[in-house]
Amino acid sequence: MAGILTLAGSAAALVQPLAAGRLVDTLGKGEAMTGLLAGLAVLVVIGAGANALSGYILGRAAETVVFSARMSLVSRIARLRPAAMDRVQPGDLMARMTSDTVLLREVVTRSLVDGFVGTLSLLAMLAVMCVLDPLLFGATAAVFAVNLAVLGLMAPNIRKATERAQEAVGAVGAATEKMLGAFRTVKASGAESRQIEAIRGAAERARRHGVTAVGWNALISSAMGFAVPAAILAVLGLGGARVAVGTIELSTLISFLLYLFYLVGPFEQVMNAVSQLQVGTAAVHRLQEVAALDVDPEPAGLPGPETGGRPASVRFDEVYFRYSDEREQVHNGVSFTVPPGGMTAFVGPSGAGKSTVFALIERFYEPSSGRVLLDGVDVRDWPLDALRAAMGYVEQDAPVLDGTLRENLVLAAPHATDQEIHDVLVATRLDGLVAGLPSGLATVVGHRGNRLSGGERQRVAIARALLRRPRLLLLDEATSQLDAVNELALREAVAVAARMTTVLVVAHRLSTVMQADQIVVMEAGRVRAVGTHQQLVAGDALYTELAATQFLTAEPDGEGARR
Ligand SMILES: Nc1ncnc2c1ncn2[C@@H]1O[C@H](COP(=O)(O)OP(=O)(O)OP(=O)(O)O)[C@@H](O)[C@H]1O
Repeated sequence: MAGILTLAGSAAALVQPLAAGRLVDTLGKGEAMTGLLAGLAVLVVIGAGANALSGYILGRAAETVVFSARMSLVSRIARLRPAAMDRVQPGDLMARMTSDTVLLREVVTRSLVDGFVGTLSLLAMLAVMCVLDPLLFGATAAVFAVNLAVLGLMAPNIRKATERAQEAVGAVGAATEKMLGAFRTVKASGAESRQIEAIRGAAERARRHGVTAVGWNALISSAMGFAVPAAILAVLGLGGARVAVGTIELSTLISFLLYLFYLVGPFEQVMNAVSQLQVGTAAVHRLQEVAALDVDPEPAGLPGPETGGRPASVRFDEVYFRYSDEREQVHNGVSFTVPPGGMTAFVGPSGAGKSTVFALIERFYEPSSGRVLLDGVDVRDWPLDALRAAMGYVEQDAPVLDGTLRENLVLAAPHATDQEIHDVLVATRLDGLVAGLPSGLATVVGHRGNRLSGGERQRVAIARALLRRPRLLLLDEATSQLDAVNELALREAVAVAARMTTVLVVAHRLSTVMQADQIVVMEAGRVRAVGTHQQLVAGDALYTELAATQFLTAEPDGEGARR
């Protein structure tokens, strides 16, 4: 449609000089010119209208293409498995979402119509030229074929340079994200200028490759600029000889040459289309790379089954696991059983594989051998939505998303009622905090919840997990120390949770461990002992040492201290 309108606009523009000429003739003869004037005015309006409308239709189509590309990309990203996400940088993905998709707009608005209109005009003119004189047409076609071959050889360089430029744009995004992700640490480390330099390096690469792409474009344009003059020379030489021997009329040669001049416009249009198409191909390739990250993404957006219900049991049966082939084995035959209800604490030196236990229960990763069972059923045999709906998960750094407190709380339970929200706020001792805030639950918590204290963030994360009414609560305790008030509030929240559901906690605090019904001691990817605090203090040397030296605890005076 847009192509047809562009053609109509061009046709109206072509006819306008003719009509204007007629008008001048009429003026000379002193005849009435109202009709012609009206005709010319209509032509001008049609031309302008057709061009505006085709521009609008194209722009709208381009925005739709960009929108679809962004939506398919974001749904792909959201469904990536954590293992695939480990291999990419979020900033680079964001650049692909925003910058690469924009390149598609240019392809739609310029490349497609230029290609369509240009090719159509070119073919029409070439057909007329072929009828006019096949031999001269042959000579013209030969010159154009050589030029197109050159174009074919050079054009991929535009794609390569654009792809490199976009890669560098991705690196700019990744470096910026890195700086913003630890903004206060960067400031406190006085590392601003080093971060700026890191971003400058990537930005410079983007500039350099961008310039290379522009350079190739210019080179191709100038190379193609030779096509028509070269064809004219060939036609003049060959046609002149044929006129001299009387094979063709001079008028045929002149008509042929005129057509050649008219070819310049469509030829340039086709060239532009080819160049733009290269840019678009580079963008499409980068978008496809995201799909290639994970050939088997997780299902997403499935409404999870009802949460709530009886506490779940968990069993690890000779689990072996490593994050990737390059990394060391993390689990070396882990086996343990957690009965429904109550609280089980996982303790052990840093890197023993405690948090990995949770990642395997959530099925973020799958063991290389052995089985992880929830309620006696292998997690691989659970529908993923049902599996995750059964669990609440609090990560070690208790992520809080920008937005309001309420949005954060209902993230995992969008249909929670006000009463349910109130109940978890009381359980996590957040009710006092919310009551003291001028906007209450509508308070905006800032980027990564940085307007909350560390302890508040952790309790918000626990409240969020509890609101899901999980049958199994996975709590990866923060290693940071808390003041006595926060410590007590957390301990109470966990105790409340343990009455309703099965709680698994990676424990870093003695106070948490003491609360547990069962403690699993891990070391170097194995379970070395299981028991209660009393049993382990009496029977396990590592646990005794951990209890004496490693656990964080809160002293009654509120000063966190190492024991
Ligand atoms: N996403 C990942 N990709 C690759 N290796 C990882 C990943 N996550 C953890 N690891 C590695 O796996 C090992 C076990 O990590 P895990 O987080 O399970 O230990 P942990 O016992 O919970 O330690 P901590 O008490 O310090 O939190 C570590 O050596 C860690 O470097």
